[in-house]
Amino acid sequence: MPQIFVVNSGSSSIKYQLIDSETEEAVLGGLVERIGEPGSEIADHVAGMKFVLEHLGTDNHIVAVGHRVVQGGSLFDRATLITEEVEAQIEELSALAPLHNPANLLGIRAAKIALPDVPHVAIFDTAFHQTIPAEAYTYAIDAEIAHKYGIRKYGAHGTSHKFVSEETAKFMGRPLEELKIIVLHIGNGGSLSAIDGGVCIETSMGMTPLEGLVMGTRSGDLDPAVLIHLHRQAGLSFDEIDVLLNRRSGLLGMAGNSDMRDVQNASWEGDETALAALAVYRHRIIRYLGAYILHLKGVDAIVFTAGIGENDEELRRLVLEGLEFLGIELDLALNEPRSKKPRYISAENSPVKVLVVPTNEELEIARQTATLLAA
Ligand SMILES: Nc1ncnc2c1ncn2[C@@H]1O[C@H](COP(=O)(O)OP(=O)(O)O)[C@@H](O)[C@H]1O
Ligand SMILES: CC(=O)OP(=O)(O)O
Ligand SMILES: [Mg+2]
Repeated sequence: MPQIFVVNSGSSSIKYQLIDSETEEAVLGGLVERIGEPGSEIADHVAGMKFVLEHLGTDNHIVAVGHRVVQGGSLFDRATLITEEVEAQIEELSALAPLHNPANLLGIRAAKIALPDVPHVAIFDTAFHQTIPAEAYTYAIDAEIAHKYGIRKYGAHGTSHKFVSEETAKFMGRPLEELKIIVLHIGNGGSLSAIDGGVCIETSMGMTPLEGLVMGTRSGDLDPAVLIHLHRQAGLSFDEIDVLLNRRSGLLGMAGNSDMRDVQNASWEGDETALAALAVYRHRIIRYLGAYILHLKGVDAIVFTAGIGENDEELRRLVLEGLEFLGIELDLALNEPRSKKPRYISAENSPVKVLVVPTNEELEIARQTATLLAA
């Protein structure tokens, strides 16, 4: 019963699972939160990882550790054994995922100290998006500057988009190669992907995980001139603009709360800012969904996943209402109940299937880690 230890180290949290690689069951899992925050007992990631390992105990059969790394740039298109060189490359890529890579790296370093005798593998959020064609990943700026500074779309959440699209094909009982799928990964961070025959051709996150959808604390798309304006007219420094757009925008900026449940509760009580924020949030999703149906030249399955996608039936309904002319017809009764299993929420005769397919990034990381080591 070899086990893979999966670590998803975020800026202020470490999520972890111990997965039996034969049964694919999570034997153990948990979350350490509020790392480094005032009053927290967990001072840093080394302390956080120590706490995690105490929870793990010694009664385990860990043969490898799989680490989520958000940004792999153009360097990594697959699961990769973490050597010293790879660690340095992940560090260099931090500028392209400032909220995520530094935290991922802290997790890697702490886990390597605690578990020095097993291989550590990096699973990159960006890897699945490396198939996106140049016309989709290119920003229309000076080509030399773009090349010199690695400025292009890399996307994120790819591990989830890959897992969910494969689960969708399995659930539909059809070969992935035949399907045009749009995955809406909507959690605290959010992104859409257009997947043609298992190959990703478009995704909404950009050079960093700031582009695209409105998120918990991130603005998503805006006119780049807004940054210039904020600098020149409002006198904000670029560090301040970074904090504003990555950490104080999105639902938090518009409605004072980054958590979808709280924003929804406020909206049900008639809070105007919450209602307005939700309208912007939905509008942005629809903009991408429409575009991706055209990029794919049709769609077989529209799939909702992650915290909000899996649990927020109202959002799903409002995003898809009025799309019968495209062959997209939700079954409101199927859309209501919650479940941890993949399921259809479209009407039986809807030409386009709509599904909720729970994501499991940890399982996908464990699978890719095991596959790499078996090769
Ligand atoms: N029942 C629900 N209705 C609406 N939103 C929900 C529900 N349950 C969870 N969420 C939302 O899911 C989001 C977190 O999603 P998750 O995928 O766990 O994020 P992350 O992995 O990025 O931390 C939060 O905004 C939370 O409010
Ligand atoms: C890339 C990203 O946004 O990840 P998360 O949703 O976990 O913040
Ligand atoms: Mg997530």
